[in-house]
Amino acid sequence: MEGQQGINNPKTVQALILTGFGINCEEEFAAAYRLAGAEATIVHLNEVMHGHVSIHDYDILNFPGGFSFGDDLGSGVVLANKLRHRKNAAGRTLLDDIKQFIANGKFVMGICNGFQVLVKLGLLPNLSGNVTPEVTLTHNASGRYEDRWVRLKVNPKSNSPFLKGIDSMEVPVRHGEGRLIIKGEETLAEIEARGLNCLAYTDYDGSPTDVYPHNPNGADLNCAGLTDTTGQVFGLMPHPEAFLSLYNHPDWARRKRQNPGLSEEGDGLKLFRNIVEHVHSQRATAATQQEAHQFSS
Ligand SMILES: NC(=O)CC[C@H](N)C(=O)O
Repeated sequence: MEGQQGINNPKTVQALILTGFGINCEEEFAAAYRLAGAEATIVHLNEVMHGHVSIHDYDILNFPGGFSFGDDLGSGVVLANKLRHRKNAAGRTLLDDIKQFIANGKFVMGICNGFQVLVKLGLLPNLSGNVTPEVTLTHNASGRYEDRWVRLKVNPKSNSPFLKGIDSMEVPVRHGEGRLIIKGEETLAEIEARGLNCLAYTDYDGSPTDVYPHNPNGADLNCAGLTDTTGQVFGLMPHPEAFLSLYNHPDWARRKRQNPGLSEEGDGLKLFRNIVEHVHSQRATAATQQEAHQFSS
């Protein structure tokens, strides 16, 4: 599999993309990072679980979409349990490593089935900091698998570097279990107050809506994506990695005719550019600080 040989240029931002067990969107995810200037490595989960690949060699850990374990027991549930309970030879679970990874200031992204995994694991929204599930994703209100384009609005309260400078975007959804349920007034109020409900489904005018099909699943708060309280962990039901080029959009020809100067980048690419640029600037700041420290000592 491409990229499995490991890191070629450690100076480049490194994205690790997990696959296996029915995940099926890893190539698009890798393409997104490569277009954004990062190096993307696709690795089977077993390689990481068995300790042959360390997530700590990477800057961004990514859980792609698909049908892990055939959606048995609910989408993302089996994989989340594996991450929480399966110990490697050193007696550590992958969740132990992921917690350390986040504490080290690194980033985690989950798309669709990947988002479901992060929610079932409790990494999103993780209000308590204890990584226990606080919300859930379940069957769409329509009772059907939804495969359509939607419009999203970014919550201006969100502090996540993934969403910096983005106001709205169009992206496709394809899922059966995308309905976010937030139980308990307090949990809901805290998510809203902290802007963790970072993306909302909107109508054509850009107003958040619960009206089907603009809102494809009936999610609470019309919510399409969440971050944790640090903004380092981000997940969403729609697929930004499926809109990297204007030509991915079903209406591209008419739009290009009406506006020949239209950018040929898809809306989804900005997310990946954002996080890659953020890691670059973090590194530059760290290098300057180190230089200043060396100079003064
Ligand atoms: N595209 C996906 O990742 C789908 C996620 C999940 N299998 C669902 O149907 O809800």
